[in-house]
Amino acid sequence: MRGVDVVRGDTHLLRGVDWTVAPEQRWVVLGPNGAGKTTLLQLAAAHLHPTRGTVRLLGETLGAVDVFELRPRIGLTSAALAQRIQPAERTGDVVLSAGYAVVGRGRERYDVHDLTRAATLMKQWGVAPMAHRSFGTLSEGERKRVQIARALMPDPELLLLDEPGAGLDLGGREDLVSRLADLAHHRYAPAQVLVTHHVEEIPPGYGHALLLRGGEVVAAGPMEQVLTAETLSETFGLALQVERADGRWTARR
Ligand SMILES: Nc1ncnc2c1ncn2[C@@H]1O[C@H](COP(=O)(O)OP(=O)(O)OP(=O)(O)O)[C@@H](O)[C@H]1O
Repeated sequence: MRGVDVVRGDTHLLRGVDWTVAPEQRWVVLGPNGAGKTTLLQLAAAHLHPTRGTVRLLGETLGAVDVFELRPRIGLTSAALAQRIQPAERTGDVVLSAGYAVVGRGRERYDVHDLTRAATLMKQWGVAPMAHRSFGTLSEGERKRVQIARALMPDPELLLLDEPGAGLDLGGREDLVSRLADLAHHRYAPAQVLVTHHVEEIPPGYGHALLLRGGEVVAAGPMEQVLTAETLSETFGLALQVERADGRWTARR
C-alpha cells in the first residue's frame, strides 16, 4: 500500500498508509477499537478500494484487476464472513465449499483432491471429528478453527485473519496460538496477517507488527523494534509496560 486513504463522508478511516508485506512474512496488526484494522484488512482482501493511493496485491493493482480473480488467491477469516455461514451447514461442507468461494454447498462437484485436502486441513486444525455435525452446534473455538481450515482450502498466497482469538476462553486461545505458530513456521505456508487487540495473541513466529491508531500507522516493521512500551502506549492511549518471554508477549498498565 502506498499513500492509502479510505474516506467516508468527512471521516478518514485510514490516512496515508504505507505498508509492504513480503511473501515469507507474518504480520500482526494491533490497535484499539475503531483504529481501522478491519478496513485495512478489507483492502488487503480486495473487498474494498482505496479512496486515494495505491494497493498492489499479489502483483496486481486494485482498480486494474478483476477482483473476482484475485480473491480466490487470498484466504480471509472474519466475524462478518462467519455470520454468513448457515448454522445448519455440515461442517465438512463449510471447509470443502471454500474451493469454490461459496458459502453453502450447492451443485459444485468435488474431486478426490478437494476431499483429501479438506480432510487433511480439518485434521490439522483439530476439527475432523466434527465433520458431520452442523456448524451451528460447534463451540466458538471449533468454529474459529473451521474458518481457518476453510480459508486455507484454496491454498491461498496470502492469509488474512481478523481477530481469530475473539470470544475464545484461555484454553481455546492457547490452542489457537500454538496452531498459528505451527503455521507461521511452515515453509510453504502463505504470507500471514493477523489482526488483534491483544499482544498475548501474537503467535511465536510472527516477525512483524503494524500499530494503528485513528486510521494512521503509529509504527510498522520488525516486531522487536515496533512493539515497545512507548509505541504501544501511544497506540492504545495509556501507559503500558511490555514484556516478552519465550516468544510470547504481554502488556499491562
Ligand atoms: N462506512 C463508514 N462510514 C463512516 N465511518 C465508518 C464506516 N465504516 C467504518 N467506519 C468507522 O471507521 C472506523 C474504523 O473502523 P474499523 O472497523 O476498520 O476499525 P477496527 O480497528 O477494525 O475496530 P474494531 O477493533 O472495533 O473491530 C470506526 O470508527 C468505524 O465506525
